[in-house]
Amino acid sequence: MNKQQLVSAIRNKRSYLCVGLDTDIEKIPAHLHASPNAVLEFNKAIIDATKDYCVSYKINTAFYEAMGVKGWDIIEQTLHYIPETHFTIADAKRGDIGNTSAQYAKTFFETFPFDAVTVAPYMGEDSVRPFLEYENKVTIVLGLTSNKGASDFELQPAGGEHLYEKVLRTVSAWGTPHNLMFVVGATQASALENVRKIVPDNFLLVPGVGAQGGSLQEVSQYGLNSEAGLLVNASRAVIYAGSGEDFVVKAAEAARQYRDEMATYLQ
Ligand SMILES: O=c1ccn([C@@H]2O[C@H](COP(=O)(O)O)[C@@H](O)[C@H]2O)c(=O)[nH]1
Repeated sequence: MNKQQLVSAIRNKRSYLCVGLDTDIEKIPAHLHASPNAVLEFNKAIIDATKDYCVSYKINTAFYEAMGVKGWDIIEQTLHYIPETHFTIADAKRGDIGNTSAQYAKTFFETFPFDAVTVAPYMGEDSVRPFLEYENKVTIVLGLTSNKGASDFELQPAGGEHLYEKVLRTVSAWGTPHNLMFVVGATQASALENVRKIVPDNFLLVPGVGAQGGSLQEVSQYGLNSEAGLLVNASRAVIYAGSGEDFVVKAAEAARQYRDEMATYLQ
């Protein structure tokens, strides 16, 4: 799915929810542990329960890489299980010297055919370019992250502006709103008005509502643009909304609540 199809999906579903599949074997309901592939079963059940309310799924690769070879297999099978109507994101936060980045891009755009991958901009243009060279794929660059450590570098002054502002301004010139999105944390909603001045047309992937306490209302107020322009991610607040046999019902309920609130902001 490309960005234009994502925009249509958001319009049709009245939702800009991305469900984060941060699946941790320690946190999935006990009854699933009888299955030989509990993590995959859990992911499939969550996808079935939430697909009507969201437009995107984000697989945070860390949770699967930690499982070794089996984790990569689960990434592949989960990715293939996600309906083609949904925008798929590998949250892998890659970026390295050019020839290495080219291999990362091949990993997440070809070997595992995600629609988008998250990339760290710290190593500069040649580390990001190999991702942008893929047609109809989207590179999502970290801008202003949701964590406390954002103040260590991203919010530090850099030539008359904050470092994150420099990143947004500089990186946005390397691509287009069609192939480039930015991560801005929901916990940074007060900066969103400013972010929108620098990148009015790029989609923003916004993690940090739910478990991290960010406000969907504030994010929507300052972040929405004429195409919606937002993908708001919720991982734990949706996938672990329930912890027993009713986890599917609870996850669906949590996703539906986000969708219902988003629909009011899209009026
Ligand atoms: O700034 C960032 C960048 C990425 N993330 C990721 O998003 C999800 C958030 O999970 P919740 O359970 O909804 O808090 C997770 O995969 C993070 O690694 C982020 O939180 N902030």
